[in-house]
Amino acid sequence: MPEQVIRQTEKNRDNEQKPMQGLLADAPLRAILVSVETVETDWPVDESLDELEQLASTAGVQCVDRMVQRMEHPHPSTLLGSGKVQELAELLRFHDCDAVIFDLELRPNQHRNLERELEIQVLDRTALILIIFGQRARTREGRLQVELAQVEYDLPRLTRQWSHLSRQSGGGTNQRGEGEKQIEVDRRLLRRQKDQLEEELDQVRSQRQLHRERRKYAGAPVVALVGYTNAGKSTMLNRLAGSQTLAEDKLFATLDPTTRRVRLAGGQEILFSDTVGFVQRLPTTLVAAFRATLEEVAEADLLVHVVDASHPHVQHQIEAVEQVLEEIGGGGLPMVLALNKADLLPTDHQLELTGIAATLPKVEVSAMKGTGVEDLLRCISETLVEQFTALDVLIPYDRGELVAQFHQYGTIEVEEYEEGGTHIRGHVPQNHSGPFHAFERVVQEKKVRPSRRAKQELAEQEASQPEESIVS
Ligand SMILES: Nc1nc2c(ncn2[C@@H]2O[C@H](COP(=O)(O)OP(=O)(O)OP(=O)(O)O)[C@@H](O)[C@H]2O)c(=O)[nH]1
Ligand SMILES: [Mg+2]
Repeated sequence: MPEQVIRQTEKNRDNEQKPMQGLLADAPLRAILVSVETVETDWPVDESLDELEQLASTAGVQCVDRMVQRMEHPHPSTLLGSGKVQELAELLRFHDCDAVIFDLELRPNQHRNLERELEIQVLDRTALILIIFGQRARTREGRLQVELAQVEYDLPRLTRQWSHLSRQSGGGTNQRGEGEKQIEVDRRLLRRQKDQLEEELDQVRSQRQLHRERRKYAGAPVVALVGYTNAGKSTMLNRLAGSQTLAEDKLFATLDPTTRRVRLAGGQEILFSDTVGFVQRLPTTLVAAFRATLEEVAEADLLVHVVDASHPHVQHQIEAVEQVLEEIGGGGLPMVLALNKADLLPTDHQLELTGIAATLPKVEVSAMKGTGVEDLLRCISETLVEQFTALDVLIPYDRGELVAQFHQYGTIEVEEYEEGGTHIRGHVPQNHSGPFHAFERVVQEKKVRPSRRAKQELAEQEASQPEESIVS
């Protein structure tokens, strides 16, 4: 079995350093991009190909040509019509390419047939994104997730056409029979690998779940930065936290969630977490693979949807993000729109947004220049407070740690020192409100207010007064 199909699954491997292995591990050098335009195409083909070219260049692939076939329905077994497949084969030879990249998700049989006919590495959008993810994932969980997605992608597609039977050899009947046997062996190995990867992932995830639980009950509110890839999420996190998270003009610069603690002007602490960027038609395999990571997003207290307001298809990108959020169960979370890259917009520019985006609180901002960041933080704080529990408490002076907690996690509208302790009126996240309920002002007031029985006695007394006066 050739090296590229073997993936390492030993438990003690060093995930931080080793390069990914597998069918998708080696990005090709030169490729032609291909798309099909049908009646159902909802995204202009050229623009989608532009994005694909950007994805390819992120993966280190040079795109030397493009080909588009317009047809009513894609061909079920080869996607393109047979004449077009021949044309493509010639073009690939002419440009001396080592791959062709389709701007669609190819079905496994289409994938196999195309590889057989073209005798070259065939990739689709999913494969390309998997390659990029493989190059970029850094944490153990991130790498395991990508490897598992790669194995799942490879399994139904196993073919030895381009890797095994070289173009020159011609591939006789005997050789083909050998190839078939080899595919069976590879498939068994991949299945075993898949089981091992799933087992390892389970372990890593249960550990992370513990961390998350602990953070949830002990920590500050979590604000997740979400958005289309390259919108500026990492730059925003750097700006907000003064930290140095990797920000690059590349798609999918961030694959592993990074969290930073930020203290607002009022003393309140917030955890900001940066996440993997979304992309239109984020392959379902990947949404599944990154579900665990994305679930963190779904558990955030607030989402800041970072938008590249200067992008010509900003509305389209917003909707693609909303769709993924919906899929991972984060659709109903409170959200603020950060209209980023405002520095690139003409001064009189008015962004016309429609749908859900039009109804959300929004702030124009430039993560790069720093303008609007204060407004964004204010907007975040105000929107968070709407989710908090309102409290009016009198904290005894010997419970100073609770006053400190209120400052750390909550927002304060009134703070004054009274005889019985510190009087605070404000809001704290629900998970922090527990210890304060015992000191709620209303409870205190109830104590000095007459009890129901006392009131009743008073009323009876008053009722008897006039009678007495009559008697007297
Ligand atoms: N002009 C301008 N460029 C910005 C701004 N914010 C970010 N950028 C640039 O946009 C590019 C992408 O920024 P990142 O912060 O890496 O974007 P991201 O959303 O984290 O991207 P992924 O991690 O790939 O999903 C970088 O070249 C940034 O310098 C901004 O406010 N104005
Ligand atoms: Mg990033």
